[in-house]
Amino acid sequence: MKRVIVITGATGTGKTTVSSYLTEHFNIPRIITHTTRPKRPGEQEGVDYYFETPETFKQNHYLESVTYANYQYGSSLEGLARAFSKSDVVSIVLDTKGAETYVHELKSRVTVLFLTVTHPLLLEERLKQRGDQLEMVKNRLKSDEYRRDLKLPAALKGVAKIMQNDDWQKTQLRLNKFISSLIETKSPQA
Ligand SMILES: Nc1nc2c(ncn2[C@@H]2O[C@H](COP(=O)(O)OP(=O)(O)O)[C@@H](O)[C@H]2O)c(=O)[nH]1
Ligand SMILES: Nc1ncnc2c1ncn2[C@@H]1O[C@H](COP(=O)(O)OP(=O)(O)O)[C@@H](O)[C@H]1O
Repeated sequence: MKRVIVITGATGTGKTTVSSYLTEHFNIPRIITHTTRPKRPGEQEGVDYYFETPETFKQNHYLESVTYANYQYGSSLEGLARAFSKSDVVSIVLDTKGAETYVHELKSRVTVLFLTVTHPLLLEERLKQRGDQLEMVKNRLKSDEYRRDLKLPAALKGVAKIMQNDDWQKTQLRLNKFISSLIETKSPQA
C-alpha cells in the first residue's frame, strides 16, 4: 500500500514546512530531490536536496525533471525507492508541473496537497525571513514558474486538496485531519 503525498504550491507557501511536520508528527519521510540551485544557509546535502552540478544532474534516472527559475530540479527513481524503503507513505515537495506528472505516472497512489496564502505579497517577507539572498528572492518572484504556481492548474482541479497556510496553528490542525482521513481511506495494493 504505497502512497505519495505531493505537496505543491508557490514558493514560500510552506511546502517544506508542511513536509517536515509530516515527518516529525506522522513519521512520513520526504523523497529527497535533486537540484542545481546553490545551497541556502543551513541546507544540508542529502537532507534538503541532493545538490548537483549541471553535469552530475544528468547522471540520475528521473521520474520527472523541470527547470524552475533558471535551475534544474528532478525527482529520481533512486530517491523514491529510498523513501519507500523507510515507509509506505512518503511525501515529496514539487512545483505544479511535477505534481501533474506524478498524478499522471502514479495515478491513485498520489494525493496532492496544494498550499495557498490569502495575500501573496506576504510571501516575499517569508522568503527574506527564511534567509534567502535578496537577489535570489527578486529573481524567484519575477519567474514565470512562481506566477504559474500561485494558481491551481486546471489539470489538478478536483484532484488536489487545497489548504490555506496563513496561520500555522490552524494549518497544523488541518494537516492532522487530512492525515487521519488519508490513513482511513483504503489505498491500492503496491
Ligand atoms: N518538478 C519538481 N519540482 C521540484 C523538485 N524539487 C523541488 N521542486 C520545486 O522547485 C521549486 C523551487 O524549489 P526551491 O528552490 O527549494 O525553492 P522554494 O520553493 O522557495 O523552497 C519549488 O516549487 C519546489 O517544490 C523536483 O524534483 N521536481
Ligand atoms: N503559516 C505560516 N506563517 C508564517 N510563516 C510561515 C508559515 N508557514 C511557513 N512559514 C515560514 O515561511 C518560510 C517559507 O516556508 P517554506 O516551508 O520554506 O516554503 P516553501 O517550501 O513552500 O518555499 C519559512 O521561513 C517558514 O518557516
